[in-house]
Amino acid sequence: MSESDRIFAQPLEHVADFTFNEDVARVFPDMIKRSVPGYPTIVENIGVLGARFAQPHSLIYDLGCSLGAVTQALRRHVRADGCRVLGVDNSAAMLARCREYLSAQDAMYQELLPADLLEADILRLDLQPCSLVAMNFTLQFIEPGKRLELLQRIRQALLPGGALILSEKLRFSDAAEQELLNELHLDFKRANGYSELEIAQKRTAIENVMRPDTLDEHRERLARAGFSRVVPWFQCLNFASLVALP
Ligand SMILES: Nc1ncnc2c1ncn2[C@@H]1O[C@H](C[S@+](CC[C@H]([NH3+])C(=O)[O-])CC(=O)[O-])[C@@H](O)[C@H]1O
Ligand SMILES: O=C(O)C(=O)Cc1ccccc1
Repeated sequence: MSESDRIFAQPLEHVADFTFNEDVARVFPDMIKRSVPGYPTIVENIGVLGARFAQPHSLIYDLGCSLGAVTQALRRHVRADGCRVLGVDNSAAMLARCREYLSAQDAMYQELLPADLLEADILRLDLQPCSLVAMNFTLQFIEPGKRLELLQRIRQALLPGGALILSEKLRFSDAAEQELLNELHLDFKRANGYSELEIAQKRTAIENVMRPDTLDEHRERLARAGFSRVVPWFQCLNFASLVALP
């Protein structure tokens, strides 16, 4: 259905900053599976975890939904009455394809939760009361100075019994730990068929765009945003997912 990722396979004279454009949208399922260790497990289990926190007759957000992988998992797993998933992304190219994937899912399954898509900047979104917010590898692309305020607004919108599920690439303050997990992540990419050139050019493209935090930085920021508890539920190499409770 989707093509394989060859975006950085040829030597580029100038490696531009990474953007979620049409070329990326076309290969995204292949790119993210081969680049993010644990991605399929995380996506499927956001559906399973989400089912516990989703409250009847409430809204569920998938912020930075890309092609809607998390939206799809939530639609299949959440059983609470009257819930609706709203996938939000600011990439028109991603959303156009996301819409096609959701139609295909509608044709395959019955009893799916309804889902809508919104093209918007999540920093300008007027968040409505909701029981679940999923941010699967999206916060790391938000300007660091704007992350706290976004989390505060999410915390304010969350209903009692709800949750934020936050997945991120992690950075490590211990130099040896950072070095080892980074090398192991590069081994993961090599094992998935990426060349040294592809790895190097992708790194140049994302280093100004994607800025990971440490687990302690996440914990502190989530606490400042008003979350009462943060529970890491998954880590594979330097990629982790947390549940934050209001
Ligand atoms: N300010 C913003 N407003 C809205 N969307 C944004 C913004 N900044 C970035 N995005 C969007 O966030 C997504 C990040 S990818 C998420 C994967 C998905 N969650 C998945 O589970 O497959 C992560 C990755 O590629 O590593 C892209 O689609 C951006 O357009
Ligand atoms: O951390 C990396 O090196 C990545 O490649 C992560 C990633 C995956 C998909 C799109 C952008 C970044």
